[in-house]
Amino acid sequence: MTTDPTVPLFDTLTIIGPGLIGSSILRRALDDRRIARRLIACDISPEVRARVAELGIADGIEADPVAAARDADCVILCVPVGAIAMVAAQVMPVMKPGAILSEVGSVKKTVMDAMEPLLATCPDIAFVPAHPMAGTEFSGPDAGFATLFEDRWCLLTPPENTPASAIARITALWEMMGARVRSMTVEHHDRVCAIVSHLPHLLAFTICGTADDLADETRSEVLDFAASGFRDFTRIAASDPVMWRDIFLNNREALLDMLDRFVADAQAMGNAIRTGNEDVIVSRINRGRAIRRSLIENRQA
Ligand SMILES: NC(=O)c1ccc[n+]([C@@H]2O[C@H](COP(=O)([O-])OP(=O)(O)OC[C@H]3O[C@@H](n4cnc5c(N)ncnc54)[C@H](O)[C@@H]3O)[C@@H](O)[C@H]2O)c1
Ligand SMILES: O=C(O)C(=O)C[C@]1(C(=O)O)C=C[C@@H](O)C=C1
Repeated sequence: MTTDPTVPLFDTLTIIGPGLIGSSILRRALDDRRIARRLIACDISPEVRARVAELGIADGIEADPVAAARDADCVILCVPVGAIAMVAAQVMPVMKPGAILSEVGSVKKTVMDAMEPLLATCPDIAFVPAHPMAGTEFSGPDAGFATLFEDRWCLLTPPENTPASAIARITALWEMMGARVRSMTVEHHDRVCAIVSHLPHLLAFTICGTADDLADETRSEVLDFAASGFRDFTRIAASDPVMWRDIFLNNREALLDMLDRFVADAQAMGNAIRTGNEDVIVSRINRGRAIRRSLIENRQA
């Protein structure tokens, strides 16, 4: 995409849901005014709106999504997955022809299915779903930070008929956020995220629950002696319940498939331990070590 460096990518950028992800986008865009001349934040929660005002991370704050979206060149929905299509239905009819609607949800297929009838009625709005593969266990506007997306992937899942210019602008936006961008189908996205993000969270929530169920025997040990292995699980398990409820229920099929695979693999490891099969045990551990090494090397590259 050819851009005039003196003209911002968007005149008005609206973030609906300035929580962890939305406020991180706002913070980065505040630091780099080549992204947007005017930044609008909109949230359903009066406490979040008040906090965004105190933090000073938007030029304007709206309670009403319609007022927030009307003049925007780009609206990014940063609300939980279960609310994306509902908020899209509120804003799309008032958006300017040629404007771009994006969202950052962690699941894409059910959102796309719900969006299809809306898109058919608003052919002048380009829809470019995006998913930054970055986050923390914290939520809300205080949790965001401008460097969250640096050197992280952002996955785009644009519908087939999306204008190339809109995809190029959302790609440019995420590159200005510091991310690397890749496009893929919604189905592929949901399977990839099921294994690298959603299943690990399911395991973390579950292992903490399992340990807690054994409270009489282990509670003091969990609290007093948990070293970094268990603590790493508890960090992930501290994540937001509404966000993860929506992810699990919206990526049901791919997540259950990955869970079945995991259970089979865990049982194979269990059998190797039961039968004392050292080769299987060592080769599975080595595979894990190799994956960890390659992730670290890639991050350094
Ligand atoms: N947290 C992560 O690690 C992460 C990473 C990548 C993508 N995501 C996705 O990003 C989205 C936001 O996640 P987050 O962690 O920033 O959540 P968050 O809870 O920090 O922020 C969400 C905000 O949306 C607001 N909101 C909810 N419903 C709304 C509505 N109907 N209208 C207006 N505002 C509404 C909430 O009040 C809240 O301020 C989710 O779809 C999530 O799946 C999260
Ligand atoms: O780092 C974390 O705590 C996260 O949960 C971030 C994480 C992930 O699983 O990697 C969570 C959900 C997203 O959709 C993308 C990123």
